[in-house]
Amino acid sequence: MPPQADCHISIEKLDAIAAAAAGSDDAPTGAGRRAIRVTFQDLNYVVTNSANRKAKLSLLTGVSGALLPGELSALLGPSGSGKTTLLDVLAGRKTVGQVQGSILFGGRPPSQTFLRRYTGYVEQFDTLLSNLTPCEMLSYTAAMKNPRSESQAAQQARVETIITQLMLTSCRDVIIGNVLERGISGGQAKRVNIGLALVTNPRILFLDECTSGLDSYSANEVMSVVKSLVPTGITVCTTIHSPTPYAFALLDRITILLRGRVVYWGLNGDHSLRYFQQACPDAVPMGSTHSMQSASEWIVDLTTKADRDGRALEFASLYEKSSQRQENEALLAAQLADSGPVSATTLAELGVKRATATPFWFGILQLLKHRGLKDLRDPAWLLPRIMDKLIVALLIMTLYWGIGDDLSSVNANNISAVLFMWAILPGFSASSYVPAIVLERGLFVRERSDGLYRTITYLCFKLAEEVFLALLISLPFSCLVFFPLQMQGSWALFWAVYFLTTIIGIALAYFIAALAPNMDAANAAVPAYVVTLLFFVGMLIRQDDMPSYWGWYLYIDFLHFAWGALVINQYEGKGTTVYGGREVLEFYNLDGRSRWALLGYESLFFIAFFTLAWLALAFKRHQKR
Ligand SMILES: Nc1ncnc2c1ncn2[C@@H]1O[C@H](COP(=O)(O)OP(=O)(O)OP(=O)(O)O)[C@@H](O)[C@H]1O
Repeated sequence: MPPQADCHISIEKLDAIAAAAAGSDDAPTGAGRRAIRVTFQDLNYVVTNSANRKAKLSLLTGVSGALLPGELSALLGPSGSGKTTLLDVLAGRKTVGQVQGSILFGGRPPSQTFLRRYTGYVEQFDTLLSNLTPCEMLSYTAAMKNPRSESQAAQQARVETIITQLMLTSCRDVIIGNVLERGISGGQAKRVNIGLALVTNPRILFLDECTSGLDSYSANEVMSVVKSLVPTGITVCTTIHSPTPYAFALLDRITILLRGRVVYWGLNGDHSLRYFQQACPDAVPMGSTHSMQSASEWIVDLTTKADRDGRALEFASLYEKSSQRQENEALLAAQLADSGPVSATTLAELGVKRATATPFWFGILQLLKHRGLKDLRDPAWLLPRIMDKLIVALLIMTLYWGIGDDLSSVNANNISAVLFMWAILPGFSASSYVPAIVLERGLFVRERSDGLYRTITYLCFKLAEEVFLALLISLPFSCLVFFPLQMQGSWALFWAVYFLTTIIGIALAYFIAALAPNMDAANAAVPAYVVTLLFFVGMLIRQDDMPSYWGWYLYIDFLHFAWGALVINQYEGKGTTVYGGREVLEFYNLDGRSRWALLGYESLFFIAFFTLAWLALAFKRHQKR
């Protein structure tokens, strides 16, 4: 049984609400909250044609309309008609191309900061954290998006209200899951996404294909929930590809697009049906293909067929000349001429200066609390970071047991080899940190666009949790190797080299992951780069034996400084019967150098890779839209 149409509001009642809204840009709505009105006129959007980079392509042409308070607005049209494009343009989410025309929120042009802070955007594809529950995901987003002045109790109360409002009570504490680990259903995931957009009480909610991929029952549930938001003072606009008859009946005002042009904008229901029946008298009558055909199906079929038959321009021109268009022009002109009073709250929101509500340090603390602690308890996160290092530490311990105090020339090769392995292995294990960035790319882009945090906050959080774990595991693992092998010199330096090389590897992996187009490319690039570093460590070929044209590479090889510091630590000040530690250091061109200075030099690589990772995350756009 489909969900009860308990949120149906009659067209007449909505007309009354819209009429009341027309006098003010801050129209009061059912729940006493003020909804905002969005008007757009003569929108054109042009991009470089991806099939022919020399040509321009117009994706929207002369699009006008409005999203009115108290109404559920929808953008309809066949695939490729420009629905998502128009939604993105209205929400200010286009990163490429040129937009022309006027878009006004509450009668004023909105800033990017306002759009990030006070509008909600629900993407077509879910961007959720699989190891959190819906309640945890909502609480985390609420903590990140709402001002610090708001109490935790108030935030939690809002989360609970959203859970009830979005009918998520039954899955409140179920893990979200992913393709490998079963969690909540697709319809529930879609509603969690809507909830994320709602936690900050947005003034406008944009939804892209919020029913795609759902069975009709779940699609109807989602649409009921969306409809129920309208009376709470949120201006709602959704794109919808093929609405079920029930979902179609919930829409108040629809815009139908064909090839980026409007072929209808107006009230839904009888009004839209009458328009198409009058505009297209030669169309196959409704119900003639099958007796159960609904009005929505008939309109969708009619416009899709027109698109397929190459009649998009003809339909757009019919609308241009129609009385419907004239009425719409008058409606828009009246609204633009009399934008009415704007409340102080709306004015303050429109003038907002920061896209994020929380400061840098508070954002990091919240990320660590809501996501970091969860990761540290998640075996799927922990094991790939620990097991490879543990296995290698045990192997080194058992294979090289007790060789560290034999400083004879016969043993020099073994010692420099084990130090070589100890220095390079943390660099090699850097690949295991690639998924942390690549798999989360969609989530990161969405959360940054939503104003949850800035790039630097996200990067510092990701590094902080990795560095914390690296610190925890490097201490026992370095003991497992240093003492059983009876290595010489300082344990602190032995550990510090391992720890530092691990975190340089993490920053390197983050940089490459942020640049690489996908996981395969990043996974191939990290070891390929690290292999080039091995040749210049100074052990496989001595520094003195390197051709001069390759000598420079050694200075940008952090593993060279790691290994050099370890060799000096082992041999400095030691004498042997055959030759002294000094001769070993001379052999490797390390005599007279300070192990701590080499360590300090190596630490500069962390700063360099951190900066590169930050720049790549901030400026490399993988998702052009
Ligand atoms: N740079 C580009 N070069 C060529 N075509 C482009 C470019 N950018 C977008 N398009 C095309 O513009 C059209 C509009 O895309 P949009 O995503 O808005 O359609 P849509 O109506 O939302 O479709 P769907 O229902 O399938 O999501 C599509 O045909 C898309 O392929």
